[in-house]
Amino acid sequence: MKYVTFDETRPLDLILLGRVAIDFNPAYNEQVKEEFKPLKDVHMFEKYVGGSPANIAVGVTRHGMKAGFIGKVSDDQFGDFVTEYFDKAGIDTSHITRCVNGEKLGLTFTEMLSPKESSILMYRNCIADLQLSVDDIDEDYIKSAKAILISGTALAESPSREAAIKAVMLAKKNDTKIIFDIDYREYNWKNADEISIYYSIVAKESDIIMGSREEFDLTEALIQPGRSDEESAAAWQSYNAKIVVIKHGMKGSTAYTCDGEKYSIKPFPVEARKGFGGGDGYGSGFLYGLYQGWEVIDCLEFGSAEASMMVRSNNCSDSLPGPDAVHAFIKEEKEKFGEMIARV
Ligand SMILES: Nc1ncnc2c1ncn2[C@@H]1O[C@H](COP(=O)(O)OP(=O)(O)O)[C@@H](O)[C@H]1O
Ligand SMILES: O=C(O)C[C@@H](O)[C@H](O)C(=O)COP(=O)(O)O
Repeated sequence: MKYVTFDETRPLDLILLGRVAIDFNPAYNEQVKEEFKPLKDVHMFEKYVGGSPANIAVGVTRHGMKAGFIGKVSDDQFGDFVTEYFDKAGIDTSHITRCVNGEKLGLTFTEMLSPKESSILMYRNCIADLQLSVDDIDEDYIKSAKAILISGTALAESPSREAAIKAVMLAKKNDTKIIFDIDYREYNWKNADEISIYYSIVAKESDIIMGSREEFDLTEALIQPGRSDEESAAAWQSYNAKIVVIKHGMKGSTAYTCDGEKYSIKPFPVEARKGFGGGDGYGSGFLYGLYQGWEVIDCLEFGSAEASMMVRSNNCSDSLPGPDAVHAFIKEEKEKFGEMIARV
């Protein structure tokens, strides 16, 4: 059953709004292998385009979807690096602008301690992506896309906060579907109430909401703390949500649909290199399936497979697979572990 119908006449499949940044991951290649160790002991890093919405833009584009990005980058060579990477990937960069007051692109240093323990350290002072302003939001651009994905981190501060809300308002006006990836990054927020205020403003307008249990708890803190997954889904569906996806890390995830159904999936078992990156693979794969008109359970299986592929790898953006690789991975895993390996 189709819960969200996209306007097929629109040239862009998806616009993503939020941060594009740079990941520095411990080197792991033919020449240098930084084995699992604390970040302070890492000597060599590899540089990749990062930022969760940027990774999802890359992910969906590798699946053949046409994506555009609304964002702000630094006016320097790192700004060039991420924009050129997007251009090469085939992402529309016409609405990425450069900072004029010297703000810098975010840097994310990643720590890989063991297959089960990893973390990220963000350098985000004087940050470029949060300089996005209402003047950067163009109604015609939003109208040209089937959907817009708002990354919750864009709501952390002004002027980006107002820019994101303007984009949501214009999307609503023009029937551009709204996808909210709650995407909580602690470092960016100064006040817990603000998280709940701004997350809930966007969640109320969204057609699809994706987040972890912790992210839903933060969103609901000022409304009704302590909701169960079922209660959260029903509450957001009483506004505009058609699909609410709630993730529980290695325990699996569930999509709640507006007809009262729910569909659950578990991760595919893999030897992980890191924990982060899974969410971006999951989002890319799940959304691709939805645009193909697949059943929700198949979208979840595809997203979960792509997430498992991502946690195996040493980076996020470069490793995002195309659909053939994901199908091949699912086939291999099912041959090894059985048809129902990820399905609950
Ligand atoms: N060690 C792992 N092995 C396999 N899959 C994993 C592993 N860790 C995470 N995943 C997959 O990545 C998805 C997203 O991970 P999660 O931690 O919930 O979100 P995020 O990466 O956004 O913080 C999970 O739902 C799961 O499918
Ligand atoms: O999101 C960031 O700014 C950094 C990412 O590039 C990073 O590597 C990461 O954390 C991926 O996010 P996840 O898939 O939600 O774990």
